[in-house]
Amino acid sequence: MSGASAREVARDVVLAVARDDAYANLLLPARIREAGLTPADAGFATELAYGTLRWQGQHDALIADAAGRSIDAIDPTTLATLRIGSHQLSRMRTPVHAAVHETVALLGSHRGRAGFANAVLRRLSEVPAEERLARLTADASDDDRLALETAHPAWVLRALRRTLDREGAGDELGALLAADNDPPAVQLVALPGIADPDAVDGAETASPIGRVAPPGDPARLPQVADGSWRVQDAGSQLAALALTRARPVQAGERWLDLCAGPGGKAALMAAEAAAAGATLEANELLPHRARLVREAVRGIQPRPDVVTGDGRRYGRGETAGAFDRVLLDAPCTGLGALRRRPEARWRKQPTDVPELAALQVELLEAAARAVAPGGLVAYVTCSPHLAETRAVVDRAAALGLVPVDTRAVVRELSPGIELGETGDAVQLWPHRNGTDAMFVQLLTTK
Ligand SMILES: C[S@@+](CC[C@H](N)C(=O)[O-])C[C@H]1O[C@@H](n2cnc3c(N)ncnc32)[C@H](O)[C@@H]1O
Repeated sequence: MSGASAREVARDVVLAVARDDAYANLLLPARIREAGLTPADAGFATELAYGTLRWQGQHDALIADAAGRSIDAIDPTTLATLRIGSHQLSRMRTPVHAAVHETVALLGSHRGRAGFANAVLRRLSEVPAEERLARLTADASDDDRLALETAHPAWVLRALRRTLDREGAGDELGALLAADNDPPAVQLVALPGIADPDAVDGAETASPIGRVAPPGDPARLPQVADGSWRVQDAGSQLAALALTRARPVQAGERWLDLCAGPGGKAALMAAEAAAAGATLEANELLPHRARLVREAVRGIQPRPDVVTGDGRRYGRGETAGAFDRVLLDAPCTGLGALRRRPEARWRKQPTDVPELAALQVELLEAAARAVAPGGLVAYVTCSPHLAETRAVVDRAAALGLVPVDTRAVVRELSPGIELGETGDAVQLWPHRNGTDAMFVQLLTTK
């Protein structure tokens, strides 16, 4: 294994995420291809980059302690190099010599930086990370200690705890935080009416039309290559199916996906609509994401209308009361998909929450105006934050919407699924259901 180039790819990705706000899941595959890494090196680079990003908060605390200075005082390239070094030392069991020497070598002949990085990594290698962390958190609150130990920002940890507490499951917090740090198996969906859920050999998931992908690149499966199967979390599948299968479909129904990009649920809804004689309109604010929706639904007949624009315009004029089923898969913090998006937990800020919650309420107002009398709205987020879930749904009554027993609908779809005490709503969890932490509330008109 030419570990040096794999390390360089991982370091460059960690650096680009911090410096340029890059997305690791987009950048890493491109960098691996450019560098021509072997499959083994690509695996090492992936584990190193994603792992470092996921545990970044903990690495930063360790590095600051060993360096005797704030991480803000370390230049970005050296810091990214130290982060991947710390990850190899504390979480990958890489031999110390390789973890220090090969990592420091990435800083080239810049003597000041390389000497500093060498000293910090040597110091890190001399004291086990747990010992250093125990010292660092000796006087910390329980939340701050757990946050550092599990590499979650404390505000995220508190938000997750509040939601679990609300369903009387506060004792599951540790399992949830551990699940967030466990890279998930890829899950697939067989598009209804197009693919056979038994055609792929994989374990069952929480979704009746899902399977766990066999090991390896899912894009190599013929069913994925021909578009009849898609990569999709089982929680997302259940959220879309809850809307499309909550009650029998009348031929000619009109469906709306208000926030459709990049189109995972739109493709599933389009297949469901085609099988039942309904039509789908998929809307997305951002033109480049609307293009992804068009690609996602290509090949599904009849082809859904994909339109670009602000979802808040719906429900006035000719779209007032025009749709029998409306999916509002709202823009959110994504705190329910942390296991999938390594850097996301460090990028989100508590100040994002009220801004998103206000937008979610406005989109729910549009959904309430656009749904036909007696029709269904599904309010969905891939965040379990109460401000983005219960607090938004609490506004539904004032908009003329009442809750539908969504737990009963999901139990019908997924017999035996474990659901918490969440009233009419469904809150899925990675540690419990093997899905992202999706929230789903079906609503109908009063
Ligand atoms: C959670 S994602 C939807 C995921 C999608 N349903 C899927 O399964 O692939 C939310 C989407 O809403 C879009 N969005 C944000 N603000 C919007 C608005 N005002 N109107 C419509 N879409 C919006 C975002 O660009 C993003 O693509």
